[in-house]
Amino acid sequence: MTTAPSTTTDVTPADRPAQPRGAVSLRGAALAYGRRVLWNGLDLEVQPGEFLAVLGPNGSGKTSLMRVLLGLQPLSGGSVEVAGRPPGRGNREIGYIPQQRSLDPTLTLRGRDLVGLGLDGHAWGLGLRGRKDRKARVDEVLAAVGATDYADAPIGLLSGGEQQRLRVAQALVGDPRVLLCDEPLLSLDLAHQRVVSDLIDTRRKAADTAVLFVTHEINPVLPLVDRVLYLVDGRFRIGPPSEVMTSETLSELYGTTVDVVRVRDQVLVVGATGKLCEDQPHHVVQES
Ligand SMILES: Nc1ncnc2c1ncn2[C@@H]1O[C@H](COP(=O)(O)OP(=O)(O)OP(=O)(O)O)[C@@H](O)[C@H]1O
Repeated sequence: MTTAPSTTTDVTPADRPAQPRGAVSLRGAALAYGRRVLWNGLDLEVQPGEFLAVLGPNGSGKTSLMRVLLGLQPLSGGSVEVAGRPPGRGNREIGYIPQQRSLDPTLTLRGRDLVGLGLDGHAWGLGLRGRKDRKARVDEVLAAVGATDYADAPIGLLSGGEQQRLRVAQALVGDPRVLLCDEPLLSLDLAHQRVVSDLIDTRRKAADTAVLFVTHEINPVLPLVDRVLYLVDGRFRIGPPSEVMTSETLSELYGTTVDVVRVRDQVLVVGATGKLCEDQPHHVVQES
């Protein structure tokens, strides 16, 4: 059977039906600091319920991408939308989970207060009804992350894993359509890494929340990852782990020989360079 050659029709941009946009949409996005271009020509649609791992060595621009999506950093070119709107403080569709960092042990703020901060800006009203609804929502999300028992304790006295559950709760309490996670498993032991990644995965499946997850270690979340965005020195690749986490693709991205070895269900990345993403931890988003 022969196939008729495809024909192009003259359609002006105004006539073209609007393309459905993902939970996160970057079109021709570029970010440069002065003359240093971190990335350029980035087209990315993250779909509702999709889990995208963002990988790359130190300085490749992963945290800067989070800052763009949080509305803390403008693009140098192209466009960005999160849940169909420009990113920014007014965009309530975004939940953000930062790295685990030890909190000051003298901090007297309670876990439930920390979680409640995630509702700031939401329209709960000031009356009794608003306060009741607000408390009910905080209780609901504290229960969902298994933090009810220590919700009234000062957070400075909680373990790192308990504090991180509360940060997850804070990110989820506003019912976000997009969850931005910047190394949320760093400095957690294996058991707590599992707890936190399971909480994120449960949320994504229950509410179709898109997850963008910055990490230098893909293995703890590998079973959850739909696609990888791998950034290296201004180059990037986007695709499923089976396509991106290969010796060929990573050697091309790093510009040197990199071997990717699969052992059981783990991906091991080995290279002559000491600059591999997997070698080094990263730093955190600074709120401006
Ligand atoms: N506001 C800024 N002005 C100028 N340069 C910046 C600014 N913010 C970040 N940079 C630089 O941009 C580069 C990318 O930084 P970014 O923090 O996004 O990288 P990263 O991939 O998250 O790195 P890491 O893994 O170390 O956290 C770095 O070289 C950093 O010094």
